[in-house]
Amino acid sequence: MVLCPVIGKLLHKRVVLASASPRRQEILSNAGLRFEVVPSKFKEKLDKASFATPYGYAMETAKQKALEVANRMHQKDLRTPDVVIGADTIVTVGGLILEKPVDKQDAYRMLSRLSGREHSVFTGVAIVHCSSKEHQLDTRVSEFYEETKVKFSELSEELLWEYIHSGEPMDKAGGYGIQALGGMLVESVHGDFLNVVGFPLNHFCKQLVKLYYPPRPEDLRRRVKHNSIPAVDTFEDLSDVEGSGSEPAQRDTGSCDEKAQAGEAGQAAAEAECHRTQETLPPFPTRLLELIDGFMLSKALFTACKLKVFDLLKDEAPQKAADIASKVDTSVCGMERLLNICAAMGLLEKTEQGYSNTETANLYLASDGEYSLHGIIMHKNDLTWNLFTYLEFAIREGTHQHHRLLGKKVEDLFQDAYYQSPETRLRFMRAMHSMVKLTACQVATAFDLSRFSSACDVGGCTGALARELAREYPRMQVTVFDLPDIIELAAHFQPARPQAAQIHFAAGDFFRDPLPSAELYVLCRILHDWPDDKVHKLLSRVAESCKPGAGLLLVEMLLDEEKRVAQRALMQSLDMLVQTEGRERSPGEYQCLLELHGFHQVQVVHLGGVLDAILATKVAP
Ligand SMILES: O=c1[nH]cc([C@@H]2O[C@H](COP(=O)(O)OP(=O)(O)OP(=O)(O)O)[C@@H](O)[C@H]2O)c(=O)[nH]1
Repeated sequence: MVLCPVIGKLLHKRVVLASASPRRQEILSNAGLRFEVVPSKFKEKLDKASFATPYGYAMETAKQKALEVANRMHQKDLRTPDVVIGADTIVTVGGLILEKPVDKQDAYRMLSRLSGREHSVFTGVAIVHCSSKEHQLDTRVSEFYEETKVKFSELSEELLWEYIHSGEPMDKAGGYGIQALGGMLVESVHGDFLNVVGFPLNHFCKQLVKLYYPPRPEDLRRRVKHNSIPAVDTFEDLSDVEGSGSEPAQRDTGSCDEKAQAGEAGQAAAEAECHRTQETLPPFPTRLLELIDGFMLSKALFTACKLKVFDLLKDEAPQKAADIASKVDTSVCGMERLLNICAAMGLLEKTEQGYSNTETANLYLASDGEYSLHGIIMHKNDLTWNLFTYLEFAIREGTHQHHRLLGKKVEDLFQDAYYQSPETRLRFMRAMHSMVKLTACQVATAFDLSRFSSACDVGGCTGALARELAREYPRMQVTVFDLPDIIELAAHFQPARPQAAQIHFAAGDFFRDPLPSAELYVLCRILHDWPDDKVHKLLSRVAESCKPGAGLLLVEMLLDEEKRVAQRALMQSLDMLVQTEGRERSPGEYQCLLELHGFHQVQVVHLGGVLDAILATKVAP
């Protein structure tokens, strides 16, 4: 692996990435770098006008981000890191510097500026080497920048808003993510693609080479004579040097190249050693290790939720592990370890005063928030986790595994497994509620549905999506149609006024009973539960209830056509195998299904979250 010698230089150091950007984390860990993530608290507010160039601004911001983390870690008496990496990505167009949009209007302003034009993306990177002398932090900064030119197609206002409503632009420089939906806006890219995504990996490696393998004077002399020494601006021909500098900019004697000149025997030995060094230093398998242990992280999160740790800490002052343990009735040593890993996962803040919730925990992990994910987490903990212990059986047999968990034959999946008692039914409803709530607003606005004055959410469960439809379309009457047992418990989730007047709950079985009449039918997370014959049965029942011009809104998580990259949807399809009789599908597969049942003009919107949306119109037979 040609990159090893360079990345290997950092493997035994304490490397910190001073960035909250998940993209930077992914790029660097995919490259085999081992690092901790400590997001910088530096406010990106340098005076742009005081910089002669935009990249000067990006490099200075990157440097300040890294220095803030280096200083904070040093002061807080955490062990001083060896290397801190900071980065800042900006977009420039017509002399303007664009950073992350502050709101949707800002995103619109940015994207309309970029429409049909070429712009530059600069990422400034700072590599800060730290050392501590007599408790004083000493830093040596190495900076560089990379420029990539990107050209956008002409983009209509409608398309821009559709993209903005996907939510993708908000945490991205220039308001787009080239690696995701934003890639569709791009006509051409000149330069390093990863630089646009947020981290110029190639230039970073070259910079490491410059730092760790500076050319020796004799190398420079020989290069002039024989042109045989790898230039420092490539990292491809480097071999690691035994005992060579763990410090940057220090050249030890005895490079492979040099040894190769020490006679034939020496050359063979040197070659063998060069070879051995490269082979014995494979890239560190960071991603693989994360995958191997990922289940422990999930279970730690589930357990903290189940013990209501995040409820206890919600909007409260920090608390010590012993206090938390006594309040939730656990051992102190166990609780302390649980809290520590939650802090390392970024769910809690740990300070000398104790543990407190992060914003994420307040918003999503405490059980009472509007957008709480507590319901889905409990579902995953109490049911999915157990079912997944039978994954191997599910793969071998191609069927769900409830019978193994329940110890009996399952005749009716929903009645026997999910709705067997009011508790399990409520747990399932809470899970569905939290998932739908998360994306309901984007689903309701993914298409203009104002032409429909009535809608029926078939299998609409708690009415979470109905509530958003009613909020977005004040003239729309929405019927939530579900089994009597579900409707009975839906009162726990009743919509708040004023939308309540627009929403009606109707009890029935969508495979047997007449569907309430409506101009728009909604199937949200329904089709993926059922085998193909039942999917056809349900679609034909919906089609029969539709007049020409009526709409069908399908809300599901979409696979990509190749079934290769949409990781969350692919994972959910596996989940559907273990839990249900259904599966996830790609837009093309849904289109075929819909057209078979007389629905045409199929439009697809990827919402980039946990659900996507498809709208189709019933045509006359
Ligand atoms: O095509 C893409 N362009 C840009 C991005 C992401 O945009 C942000 C840029 O913001 P910044 O450099 O200020 O970094 P932050 O996210 O705020 O994290 P720090 O903690 O490092 O300040 C960056 O995340 C890019 O990855 C993109 O994803 N695609």
